[in-house]
Amino acid sequence: MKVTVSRKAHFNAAHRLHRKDWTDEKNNAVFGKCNNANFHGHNYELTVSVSGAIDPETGYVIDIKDLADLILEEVEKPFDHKNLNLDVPEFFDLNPTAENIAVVIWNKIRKKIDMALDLEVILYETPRNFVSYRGA
Ligand SMILES: Nc1nc2c(c(=O)[nH]1)N=C([C@H](O)[C@H](O)COP(=O)(O)OP(=O)(O)OP(=O)(O)O)CN2
Ligand SMILES: [Zn+2]
Repeated sequence: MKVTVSRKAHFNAAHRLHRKDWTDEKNNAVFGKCNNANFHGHNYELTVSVSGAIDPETGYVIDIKDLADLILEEVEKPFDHKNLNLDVPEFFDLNPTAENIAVVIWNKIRKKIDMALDLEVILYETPRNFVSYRGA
């Protein structure tokens, strides 16, 4: 029996969709207003879900306090009120699309939780645009 435990989090960050190996013309043609050289921002809403068996002693799949602390350390502290392109090393050479941000977050959290647990990340970039990732 698998049960899913979820924790929501929030971070505010600036970004620019841009490839350093493309010309300005190509970046503008592909990414449009999201390629604005002066960046733009989003209020990202994150849901991290962990699925697995309930521990018969604690009644937990995972202690939500532990999950909250993990999200704080791995996502909120390094991403909140940052410029993803300029401040966050994972995006120095990786375009900070919602897809790539979700995969980066998944990889960071995956390393810190029991491999017996399944992990899913859902990231809202805007109230209408969101992506999800559950591993390859
Ligand atoms: N597949 C993706 N497409 C787009 C991404 C992305 O991460 N993955 N990102 C963007 C831009 O970051 C852009 O800032 C998104 O904002 P916008 O197009 O303004 O989206 P809104 O929901 O605010 O606007 P609508 O009113 O819904 O058009 C673009 N594409
Ligand atoms: Zn954007």
